[in-house]
Order: sequence, then C-alpha cells, then structure tokens
Amino acid sequence: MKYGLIGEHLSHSFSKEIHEKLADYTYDLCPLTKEEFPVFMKQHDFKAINVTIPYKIDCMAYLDEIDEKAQAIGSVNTIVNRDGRLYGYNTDYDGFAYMLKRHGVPIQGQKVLMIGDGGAAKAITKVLKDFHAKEILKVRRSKSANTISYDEVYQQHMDADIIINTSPSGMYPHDDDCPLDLTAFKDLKYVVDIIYNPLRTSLCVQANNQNVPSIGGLEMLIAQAKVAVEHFLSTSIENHAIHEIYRDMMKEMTSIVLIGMPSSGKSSIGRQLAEDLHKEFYDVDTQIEQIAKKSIKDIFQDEGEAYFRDLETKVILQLSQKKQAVIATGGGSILRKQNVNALKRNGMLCYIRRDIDKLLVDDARPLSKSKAAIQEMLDIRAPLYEAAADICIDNNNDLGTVIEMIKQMFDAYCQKL
Ligand SMILES: Nc1ncnc2c1ncn2[C@@H]1O[C@H](COP(=O)(O)OP(=O)(O)OP(=O)(O)O)[C@@H](O)[C@H]1O
Ligand SMILES: O=C(O)C1=C[C@@H](O)[C@@H](O)[C@H](O)C1
Ligand SMILES: [Mg+2]
Repeated sequence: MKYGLIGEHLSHSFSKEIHEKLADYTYDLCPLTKEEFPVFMKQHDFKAINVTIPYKIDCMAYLDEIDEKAQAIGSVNTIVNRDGRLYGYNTDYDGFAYMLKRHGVPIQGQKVLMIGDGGAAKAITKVLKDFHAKEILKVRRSKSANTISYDEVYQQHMDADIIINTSPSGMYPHDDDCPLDLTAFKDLKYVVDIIYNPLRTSLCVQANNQNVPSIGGLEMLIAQAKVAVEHFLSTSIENHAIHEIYRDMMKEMTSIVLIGMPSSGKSSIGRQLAEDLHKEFYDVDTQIEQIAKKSIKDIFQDEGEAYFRDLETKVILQLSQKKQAVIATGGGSILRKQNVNALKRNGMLCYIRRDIDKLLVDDARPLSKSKAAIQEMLDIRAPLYEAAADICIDNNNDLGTVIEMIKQMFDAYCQKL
C-alpha cells in the first residue's frame, strides 16, 4: 500500500472515494488487527497514511516527528513517510475547524456540551478552546474524572448553547439510536454530529424538527482528507474542492422518499425516477407483502391495521438506512413520527399531491373504499404530508413531466446543502 487508511474496522469508511476525488493516487483501506498494527508500523512500507480508531494514539510511538498541533491534541490521524522518517499530523482538527467556520457555528463565549470523550473528542476540544468556547462539558454514559453524567446534563445543563456528538451513538447500523433528548434545551443554537453514516443522525433530525440548525460529519471528513492530501503530496488544494465533493456525494447518496395519499402515483413515479437517476427502487408496500406473504388488503382483513402499521415501521426502519435509493412509501407512513424521522436520515422527502377527484376508489386499497373515506383521510393527512415534506409536487400532469420536475427540485435541494 502506498496511500491509504489503517484502523480496526474500515468497511464503513468513505475515505477511499474522497481521496481519489482529491488526488491522483489509489487509496486503500487496510484494516489491521491489534496484533498486525505494530508489525505494520515497524515496517512502515507506505508513502502516506491516515489512521483511524483505535490507533490514533498508539501510532504516535512509532513516529520520528509529531507536529505541534498533533502533540497538543495527543493524537495523530495523518502520517507521511519522508525518506524513511515518519511525520505525524492531526487533520481532524482542520476538518472540524473548517466545518464550524463554513457554517458560522457560534463558539466564542458559548457553553458547549460534547457527547463522548474518545479519540475524536481530543481534536475537537482543542478546536473549541482555540475558538474561545466559554465552557466545554463532556458527557459520558459511564462517568469518569473529567466527564459528567446524562443525569447531570438534564438536571443542571439545559442551558447549553451548542451540542456536539463525538460518540458512536446513532451510527449505522444503529441509526435509530439517539444520545440525547433535545426538547428541553431552550437556548440551543446548533447541533453538530461528526457521524456521517447516516447522512443525518437521529440527533440532527431531532434538532431540525425543533428548528435548530444541524450539521452531519461528512463535510468534516472531506475537509480533514483535503488537509491530509496536502501533507501527503506537499501541495495546496483550494477549499472550494471540499464543498464540491460534499455536494456531489450528498447528491449521489441522498435517497428520494415519496410520500402522499394512496394512489397519488408514488410507486409509478418512483420506479421511473429510480431508473433515470440510477438509484435503487424500493416500495415499502411490496416489501411488507413479501414479509407477510399476503396482500396489504389481506393483512388489514386478517390481522388489522395496528399489526400492519408495526410491520410498516419495521420495513421503513430498514429501508431508511439505504442510500442512493428511491423509496415509495405507503400513504399512512407519515402517521408515525418515528417513520418520518427515520426516512429523513438519508432521504429527501417529496410529497406527491394529486387532485382528490383523480385518487382511486379502490377495493384493493383498504382505506380508499369510498370518496368520503378518501376525503376524510386527506383532511387528516394533508397537514402531516406537508409538515414532513422537503419538497412538494403536484401530480396532475403526465407522469414524464412530473418526474422531470422532481429531478429539477432534487438538484435545487442538493445545491442548497
Ligand atoms: N400523472 C399520472 N398520470 C396518469 N396516471 C397516473 C398518474 N399518476 C398516477 N397515475 C395512476 O394512478 C394509479 C395509482 O398510482 P400508484 O400505484 O403509483 O400510486 P401509489 O401512490 O403508489 O398508491 P399506493 O399508496 O396505494 O401504493 C396508477 O394506475 C397510476 O398509473
Ligand atoms: O472514517 C474514516 O475514513 C476516517 C475517519 C477519521 O478518523 C479520519 O481522521 C481518518 O482520516 C479517516
Ligand atoms: Mg404504491
């Protein structure tokens, strides 16, 4: 390996894709066991590497020189081999600082609550100190000397201005986990989560639901990679490359989730849209029918709506982890907040609105048996669709025109990310 990443578990990493967009080399992911790690470091048969969990501290013992910032932080994520001598840097610092600056996250004079006290927290703490935070409190499940407990947070620190998650809580495949209930934080100005899979963690979605801005970890990951490449190749890369790669990756990975009334066109639109955008197509109702091995109509008849809704949530939680997908939901998926929150983690929600006289009275759709039933359902659900949606589209034209419009709206949505 000439260039790449070492760490214990790397299958989740986006670093290969990012480095190969930033530089003209092959970047390999090289997982190492605790036994393999010292051998690898002693051999140092590489040009330059990044280091991730759990070796960012242990690798320091093998280095000939460690730059001042990495020394002060106490961890190294970038190592360059110059004529057999190993030089260590910490670019997580630069990645985090870039993200704060780009989004104008206020830190000076603010009370910051940081979840987690592991490796990443070290670099972030140094950034927060250099940006003159008023107070930095670290929260951990098992309290230690320099951390506080969750009980202490809820009892004494509900006046935090900024919350930063550096813990793995909410990371794939545990996307539905959330480290903190944000409801009672009245002064909250920003939530930052360094997790990048899912694209928006439960914590970020919760913040957005309370109109508190939030940022996920992908931009930080790209920004730290950019500075790593600068060290690797002794070069300089303009900052706008970070944002371009970020937008491209978000556009590629973000799923489009179609919500709307029964027979509004979600499945028909979804199938074609997925094909056009080279995304995978999933239909929640089809998956439910496959699991239950019977039609939606029969599930309603035999087991009742409550059973169906539980099955629907189960399928939505699974499908919400998909990236690069188009997902057609069932009409009632927005009835549970948990479903909407899950779908927002990797998706842009698009409300397909179709005139009521065009919606089908249909025996196979259990809740659409009469015009009156459809009207009643629309009255209840229209505000829920609108509240959940990132974009709305009227599906009263031919399907091709509607699909083109969704594509344009998706582009515009991604431009604003
Ligand atoms: N713009 C359109 N032009 C013509 N027909 C349409 C249009 N949109 C939807 N339809 C038709 O309406 C019917 C219902 O569409 P579809 O099954 O895609 O809806 P759905 O939202 O997936 O419904 P459900 O919630 O029951 O799964 C289909 O026969 C489809 O061809
Ligand atoms: O997940 C990843 O690919 C990485 C995470 C961070 O530890 C970075 O410091 C590292 O360079 C790459
Ligand atoms: Mg459908």
